Amino acid sequence: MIDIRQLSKRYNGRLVVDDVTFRCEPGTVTGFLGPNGAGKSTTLRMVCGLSAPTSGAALVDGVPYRALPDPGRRVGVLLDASAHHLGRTGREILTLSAQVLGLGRDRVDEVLDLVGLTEEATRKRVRGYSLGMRQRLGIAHALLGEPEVLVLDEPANGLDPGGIRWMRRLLREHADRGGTVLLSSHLLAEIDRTADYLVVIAEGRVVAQGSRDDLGADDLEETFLRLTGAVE
Ligand SMILES: Nc1ncnc2c1ncn2[C@@H]1O[C@H](COP(=O)(O)OP(=O)(O)OP(=O)(O)O)[C@@H](O)[C@H]1O
Repeated sequence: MIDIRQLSKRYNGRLVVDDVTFRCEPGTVTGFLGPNGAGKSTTLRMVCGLSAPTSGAALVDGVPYRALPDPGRRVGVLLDASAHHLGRTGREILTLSAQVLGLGRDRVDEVLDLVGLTEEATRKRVRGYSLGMRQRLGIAHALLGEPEVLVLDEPANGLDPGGIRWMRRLLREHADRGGTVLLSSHLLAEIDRTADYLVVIAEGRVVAQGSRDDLGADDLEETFLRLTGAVE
């Protein structure tokens, strides 16, 4: 469970996340939607302990990420698929992380299989990966410790339609097993098909949240543009 309470972040005097409150329940996929620069990544970084809130709190299972006893096994994080060391192979990256988490090599093979990276691909340096391959590696990395909570920033970025469908199923199955999923996107169609619960943010503030039905989102694009002020 993720509990975000009156969360704010100020950079250089400017509020980029402004009094954001929402919860992500186990068994659900929460879609965090907003236009470029709305504050999605900043919020997710605070959930994962990478950035300190100016005020308010982002709690995972009741405590801030940094206070979790075994965070790598509790929360799977994908924030920037291009952040991995470019000179290492996909397999090396996962093996190192598996060691840190105290997991066996078998788990590395399992997640590689799960995300559909071929043996040949896993032996290539990440520098030579396509964006879609980097994204799959990032998802493998997030899944490594079999975490209950997944926090994913734009996970569909760079995936082809087959990849997007695969990821949607993966997240759905994770939630159906009782997991908690929070994913951000500006790909409306993707969120529309994946999420049970939607949180819409614009200029740092939550402008709407609820189920698709609650938001009256028959035409999510229209609703999104209206809520985020992109059209009158
Ligand atoms: N480290 C930082 N220092 C100063 N300003 C920042 C910093 N990180 C983010 N910002 C600003 O905060 C605002 C929100 O950025 P953020 O990356 O959270 O938005 P986003 O909703 O994830 O956007 P996108 O969809 O484009 O990724 C932007 O105006 C951005 O320029």
